[in-house]
Amino acid sequence: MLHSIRAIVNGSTNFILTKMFDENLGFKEALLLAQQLGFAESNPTLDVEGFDALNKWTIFLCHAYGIVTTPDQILFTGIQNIHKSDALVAKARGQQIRLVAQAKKLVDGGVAAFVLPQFVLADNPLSFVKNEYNGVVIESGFADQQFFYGKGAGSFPTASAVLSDLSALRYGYKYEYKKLYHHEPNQLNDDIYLRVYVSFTDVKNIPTEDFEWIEQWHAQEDRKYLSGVIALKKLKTTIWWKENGTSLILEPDPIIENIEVRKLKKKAWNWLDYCRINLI
Ligand SMILES: NC(=O)C1=CN([C@@H]2O[C@H](COP(=O)(O)OP(=O)(O)OC[C@H]3O[C@@H](n4cnc5c(N)ncnc54)[C@H](OP(=O)(O)O)[C@@H]3O)[C@@H](O)[C@H]2O)C=CC1
Ligand SMILES: N[C@@H](CC=O)C(=O)O
Repeated sequence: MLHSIRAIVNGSTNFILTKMFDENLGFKEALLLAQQLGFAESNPTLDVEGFDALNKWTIFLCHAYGIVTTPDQILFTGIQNIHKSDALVAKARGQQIRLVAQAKKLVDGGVAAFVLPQFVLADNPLSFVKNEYNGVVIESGFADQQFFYGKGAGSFPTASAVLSDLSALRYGYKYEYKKLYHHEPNQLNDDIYLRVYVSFTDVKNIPTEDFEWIEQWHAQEDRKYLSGVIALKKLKTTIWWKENGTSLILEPDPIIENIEVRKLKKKAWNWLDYCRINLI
């Protein structure tokens, strides 16, 4: 019944992205502010590089789909490589950049899950989530879309969560993971392809052969970028997309389940384009 969950689960990274894009602060300045306000962990790389969101996502996966997994099984990165030029691209497209944790039930079975920066459209509820706030969008069979929103970091919300845990203990409340006992347990499924945007300074750092296809190239500016389709498994087994200042951001509707159908469509479009250019 639960088709998908998409969420912003780290307040510090969301705060930094908001300050960078809405107030033009530099990354370091925004991080310092997040630390001063008590949002960031003592070791802020846990927030910035996506570890905190990843750890939270493994707990979500257990609640949402009854999947017991470990963080090393899930594709992730943080916002450490997001560049000012990426923000400009987002602005030009009328979109925002968010660190989004997501899980989606696939047609062929299993659940795809990952934590990556993503371009979000203006009508996506996650684009309204600013500063240290968190948000979760759930899509399910009959209830359609539901959106949960609230503060994700800061002394008062954290203290309130701790107090509510203590009172839950006092009253003998217990967490239940009912979906763990489902007769056909869900499994993680990495057999999908992702639409990604990659920005970089030198094309020699980008193994273009790793892509199924590339849809767009922008090579004029100092910082170049491309949009293309790549296997999730390829991203899991390589690190070029996290190195040399390369920034990878998911496109708004990133998951492609059936690559063969898409490839055929792509070929058909290329052929039509060829006819248009050469015959008309
Ligand atoms: N800040 C936030 O917005 C949120 C924080 N959290 C979580 O809440 C927890 C606390 O966060 P936060 O207050 O920001 O963290 P801080 O790093 O500011 O504070 C941690 C506190 O724990 C104490 N401490 C650390 N280790 C021990 C130990 N072994 N025994 C006794 N005391 C210890 C530290 O003492 P000392 O200073 O002496 O080292 C310090 O006072 C963390 O796990 C964090 O992930 C969760 C949600 C939001
Ligand atoms: N550092 C975390 C706070 C607690 O989980 C965050 O920024 O969201």
